[in-house]
Amino acid sequence: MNLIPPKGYNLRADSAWVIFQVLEQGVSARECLPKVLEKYVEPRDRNWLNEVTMGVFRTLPLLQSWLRPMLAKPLKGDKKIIEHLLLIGFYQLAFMRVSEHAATNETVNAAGVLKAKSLSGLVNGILRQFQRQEHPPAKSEAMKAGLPGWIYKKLAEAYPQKLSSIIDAMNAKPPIWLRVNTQKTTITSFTQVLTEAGVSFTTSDLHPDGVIIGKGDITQLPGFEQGEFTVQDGAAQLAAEYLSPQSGDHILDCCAAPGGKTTHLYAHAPDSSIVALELEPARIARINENMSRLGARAQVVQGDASQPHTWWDGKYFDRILLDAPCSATGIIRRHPDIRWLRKVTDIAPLVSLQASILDAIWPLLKPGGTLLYATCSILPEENQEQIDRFLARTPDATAEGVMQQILPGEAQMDGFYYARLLKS
Ligand SMILES: C[S@@+](CC[C@H](N)C(=O)[O-])C[C@H]1O[C@@H](n2cnc3c(N)ncnc32)[C@H](O)[C@@H]1O
Repeated sequence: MNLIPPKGYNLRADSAWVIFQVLEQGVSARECLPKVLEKYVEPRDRNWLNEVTMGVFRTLPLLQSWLRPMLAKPLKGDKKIIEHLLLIGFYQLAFMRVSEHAATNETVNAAGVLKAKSLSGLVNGILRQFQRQEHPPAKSEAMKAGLPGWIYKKLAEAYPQKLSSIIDAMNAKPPIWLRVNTQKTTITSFTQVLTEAGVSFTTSDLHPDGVIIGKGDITQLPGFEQGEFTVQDGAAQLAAEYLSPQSGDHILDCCAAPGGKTTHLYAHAPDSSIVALELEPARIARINENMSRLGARAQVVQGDASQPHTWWDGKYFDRILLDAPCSATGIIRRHPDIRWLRKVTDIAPLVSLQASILDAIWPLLKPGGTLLYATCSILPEENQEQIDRFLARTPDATAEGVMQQILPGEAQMDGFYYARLLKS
């Protein structure tokens, strides 16, 4: 995997490189975008780079439908990046307030930065032709939604009545949710500090530790360095409310990285003992970083949740959080590239992985204990259908209180699913 970004400072070349990484190499924008963002100091440049790149992911099928008839034949191999550059050109011309002159000339220059000077003439010709001609509307509902056909179809089947509001929310800019770290401050004093700093915010009755702020750089907010808050969507904040850890509990957080929920569980019950399990060694460092910034403690263990015999010490748990690996279809509004990274063939293996983790960790729960199953998915097969099957094959499991599918945009939250299960 070549994760070396283009040399120099050309926003369009950098954006094309990110789009190439996502679409051709299967690398997430979360992994490769920071590598180009870090080149730029000006917030304006960073925002622009982010906006144009995410905009292309949100409108990709429409942009591609415009480009396809204009190319005599598709570009192949490394040259494919020039197709992505052209999509960036189209996106600026069709959806952004960039002058036609700048959009065209700067995009043509970017071809040189991408070591494809020989294709500058092609880029120039296509962008000028694009400016002259009509841009046909989307040919299908999936294209209009900016989604691959398979995601659109699954959502249309699962939520026929709510489809358009789900799609609107998936394509809207998400709010910035913060979670106040009650280890270090209180919601009252944190919101007071925000008011004094002139930062506008709202709070929510559903989220005792949550604050939504308007736009802004969170690293500049008072209390950031001191770990008085963390960024966490409102839907994810419900995990600690629903699991409700108590003093003295022995708790397993069995898919823990980067530790967003581990640190929240700790803040709720600092006198508990938490085991934070994570499969990927590379992601373990993220749990430790988050815990040290927020002042949380847990025993961090590297291991596979579906193979407890390889890591479990035999001490039963009072509460288990299973924040399962999933399609992440609920958080597409925050990570628009997910819609292109995920493939329809990923879903069945994910569903069976979730089932095998559920079956493997259920025996680790004490009788009377609670397991909270969570995903950031909105596909019923990973959520309600998964839990229905688990309840049917597990005689000592009952659903208790929470069975909730949150859809993107509901109460300003990401799409999420929760089921609370009690062991008799
Ligand atoms: C949805 S994320 C967890 C997010 C985390 N709970 C938080 O709130 O910050 C799922 C995590 O599960 C990990 N994972 C995937 N399969 C696993 C397995 N078999 N055992 C343990 N962890 C696993 C992934 O590497 C990923 O870090």
